[in-house]
Amino acid sequence: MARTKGLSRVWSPPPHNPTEVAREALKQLALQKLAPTPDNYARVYHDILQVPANQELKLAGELYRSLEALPGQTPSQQALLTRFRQETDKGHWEVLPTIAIDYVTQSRNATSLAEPWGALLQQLIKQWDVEHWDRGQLHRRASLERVLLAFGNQPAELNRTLSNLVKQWATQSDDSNGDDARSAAPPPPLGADWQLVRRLLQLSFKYGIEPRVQLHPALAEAYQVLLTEISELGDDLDLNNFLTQLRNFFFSLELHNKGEESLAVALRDVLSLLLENIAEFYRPDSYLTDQISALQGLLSDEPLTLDSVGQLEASLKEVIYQQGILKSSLDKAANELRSLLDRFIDRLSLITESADSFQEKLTQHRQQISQASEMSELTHIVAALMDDTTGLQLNLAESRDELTATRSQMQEAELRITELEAALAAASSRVQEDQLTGAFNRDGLAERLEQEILRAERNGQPLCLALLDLDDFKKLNDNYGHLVGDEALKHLVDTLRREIRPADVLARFGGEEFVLVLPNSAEHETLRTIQKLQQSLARVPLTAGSERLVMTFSAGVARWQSGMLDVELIDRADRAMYLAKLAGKNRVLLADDDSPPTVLDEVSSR
Ligand SMILES: Nc1nc2c(ncn2[C@@H]2O[C@H](COP(=O)(O)OP(=O)(O)OP(=O)(O)O)[C@@H](O)[C@H]2O)c(=O)[nH]1
Repeated sequence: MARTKGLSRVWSPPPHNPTEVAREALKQLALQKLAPTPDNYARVYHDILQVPANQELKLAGELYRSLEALPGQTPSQQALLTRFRQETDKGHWEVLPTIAIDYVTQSRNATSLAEPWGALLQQLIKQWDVEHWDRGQLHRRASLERVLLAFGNQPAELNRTLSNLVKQWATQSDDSNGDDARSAAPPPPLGADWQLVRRLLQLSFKYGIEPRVQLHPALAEAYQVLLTEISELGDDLDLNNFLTQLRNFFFSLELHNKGEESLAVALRDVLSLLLENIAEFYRPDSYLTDQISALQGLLSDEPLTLDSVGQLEASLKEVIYQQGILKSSLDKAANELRSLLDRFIDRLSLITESADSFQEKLTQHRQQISQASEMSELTHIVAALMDDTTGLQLNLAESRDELTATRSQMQEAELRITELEAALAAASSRVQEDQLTGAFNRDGLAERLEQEILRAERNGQPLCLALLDLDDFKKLNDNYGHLVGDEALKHLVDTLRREIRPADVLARFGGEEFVLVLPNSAEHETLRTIQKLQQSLARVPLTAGSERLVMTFSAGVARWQSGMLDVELIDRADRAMYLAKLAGKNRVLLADDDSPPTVLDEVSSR
């Protein structure tokens, strides 16, 4: 864990509270004088947790592999696997244990029954009517009720236990009852696919439950017990015990979460209030306004989870941290400038004073010269005149040097301020960046698109928007894995960025969908640009191991018209893109200006 550059840290246990970790991470960034980029932040964050930064990705990959290897025998199991995958894609780890448990339960229920139900029920009725059986019907009823109560909603287990019970009735065992029936035959061992299911359970526990119990010692202890039990589960009996304990555990967890949810809602209200007030009292400042609108965007995302509150806190801290750096640097620069100017003014008045007194002295010397009768008198006057002149020259030279120094210091201070402002602008845009690809996120897009629409409204220049969607991306994910899928998204953004103009705005709209805003670009020019982008993407395949994967995308282009809302513009491009997909993919379609975008000009990129 020695990745803290240049600092030897005394080992101390890592903090558990995510807020503490975030706070410590920001402190370390400042101490190590590292720019607060997402990468640096993630690295320091994981250093503090003493977990390698890429471990989460590695485990996620393992989870996928386990998932793919699982047999999806019944339609309902397959449906569960699909849901499992979707939730994993969305990062909803907290629901994974429940899905994994449902899968396990269904898997057990799907295993073959000890006896066909028909035959078993026939046996049961037959034994029920046997009269010479010494314990009588009351006893049989009690045994049957116990079995039904215990296994009523677990068909496979019910079948096996009933079958044992009926066998015991048949052999007229003295003290046969439900419990004996269970122990009469050894429970079947868990099947071969159990190793996979166990791994799946462990991983979903790690992601789904562990982060939610860290702040609750009692729950964390119960969680550890359950985690240990997973690796010790050997047969159906263990599994049933485990599932009962797990249900109780989920119940307690749910209670805690209810409390946390209301806390989170209260916290959100307080934060909203705080942000509104900061926005009202602070002087207009584009950095701060950007940050505040980004934070307000995060706040309005429903539902608010503890994770998102943590994220909010971290973003707010970055704002405060950056604001602090800028403020103290600006204060320092302003003080330096102030004292430079003070010295300059002092010097100026000194020059003026010495020039004034020099003039007076010159007049005096002129009078003395006109009245002098002897050479020796004149010699004195000339000596005095020279002294005065030298004094003035010295003063002037000093002033010139000082002025030159002042000017270069002022230039340095100006440069520093410009650099700081640029760093701040970069930090501001990071809040509006998609973490994976570095393109703008939806917040960033909303702000830029609004600006471009206002600009187009003002100057009457054309404005076009294109919606791009990678083709067959699911297949790529399925064939090469999610991590290669992520690389493909980054590759697309890098390729597009190389081609577009600095004024064009590229944003990730969601999943594998991207929006390109092209100011001062008419429809046909935009279509040509998009086709050029398609050709560039085809020319530079993505390298995945030894394979080179050619990617394509479909796109819809819409032109903004006066009075059109941003959502309408996106919607038109989206519908044109959808039709481009229907028309065979890898092409770009233009939404018609005057009618709904069902009538389209097609410009095939092939
Ligand atoms: N690797 C990766 N996959 C993602 C990400 N976001 C969404 N996906 C996946 O993108 C895929 C999108 O699939 P679909 O909507 O069916 O689209 P498609 O396969 O490209 O099909 P067409 O659009 O019709 O060509 C899903 O499998 C998602 O899991 C991401 O950030 N990374």
